[in-house]
Amino acid sequence: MTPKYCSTLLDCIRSGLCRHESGVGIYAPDPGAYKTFAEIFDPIIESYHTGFKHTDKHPATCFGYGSDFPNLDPEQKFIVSTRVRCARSVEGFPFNPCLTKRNYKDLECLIKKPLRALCNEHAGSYHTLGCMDSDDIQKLVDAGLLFKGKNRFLKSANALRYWPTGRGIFINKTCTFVIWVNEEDHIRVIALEKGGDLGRVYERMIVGVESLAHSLKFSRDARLGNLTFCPTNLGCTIRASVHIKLPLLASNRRNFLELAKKHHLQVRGTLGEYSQALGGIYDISNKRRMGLTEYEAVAEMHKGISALIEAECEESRKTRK
Ligand SMILES: Nc1ncnc2c1ncn2[C@@H]1O[C@H](COP(=O)(O)OP(=O)(O)OP(=O)(O)O)[C@@H](O)[C@H]1O
Repeated sequence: MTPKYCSTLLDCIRSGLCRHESGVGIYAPDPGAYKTFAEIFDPIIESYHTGFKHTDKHPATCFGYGSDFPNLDPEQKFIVSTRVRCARSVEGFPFNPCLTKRNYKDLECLIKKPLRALCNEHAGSYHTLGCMDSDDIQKLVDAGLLFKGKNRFLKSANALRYWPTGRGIFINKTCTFVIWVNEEDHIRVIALEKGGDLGRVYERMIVGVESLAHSLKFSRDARLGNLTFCPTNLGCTIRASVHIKLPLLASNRRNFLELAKKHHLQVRGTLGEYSQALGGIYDISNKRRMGLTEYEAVAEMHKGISALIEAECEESRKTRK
């Protein structure tokens, strides 16, 4: 059992036991679980984050500058939209399966405070899920701005208890900056917009998360970096993704996935993991988040997406010959 919250191995593996189709199937019910159950977590972490060994240490936070990343698709031929998100847990609170109804409310209250200080392009409003109209919720979900809420993997991990208590969303005025409260993680900071300007989107996310860090203390481990509910999100917690159309490359699925793998990219369907690529639009993002800084994770994605676009152009040149 973990020392502070008395979580058991069953609390960690419940989702994988119920859902055999899970990608990973294990979650940390509280921050102590990664140490108490290191024997089961460490090999999964090493495999998912490609080679982050139990002797390795995650580097210090380094966001760098978004301006280092030029627009991936200036002619707007391939990329529909770009999104960068990171996750944070508030120190002193366990993760979903151990959170009480009171904890959810207290967390929401704590997180809401610094949101009022967000200004300029980040300024916006917070909406408690429980007070929102179901049509408004659906519109935000359909626009890819809000979590779906009925995720079967999170349900079987005991992560949806007391729903919608303490859950909510902050949205800026232009719908290009969003914060999710108490979904999978305590906090998800998300920046997104149409087109391929990764640098601008990343910069917006950095300003958002740094602003929250002025007033909230986040859970961090000396070896694992930022602590999250799911081990795939540990470390820098960054997922930088594009919604992209690569019709020629994707027509040979095996080659497409191999090339993505070579660049440490993850390919998802349009509506996220386990979904279909609607209209040939894929969600492609960096896969690794441990052993590399925030800046390095985004750089890896930038380089990989550039390579996929180049491969698509090469296929196009071949068909024209
Ligand atoms: N590049 C993108 N442009 C527009 N929307 C995106 C982009 N990437 C993801 N989304 C949308 O964001 C929402 C959440 O996606 P998804 O759940 O797959 O990823 P996530 O929020 O990063 O979390 P996790 O990795 O834990 O699943 C979905 O509606 C998805 O369509």
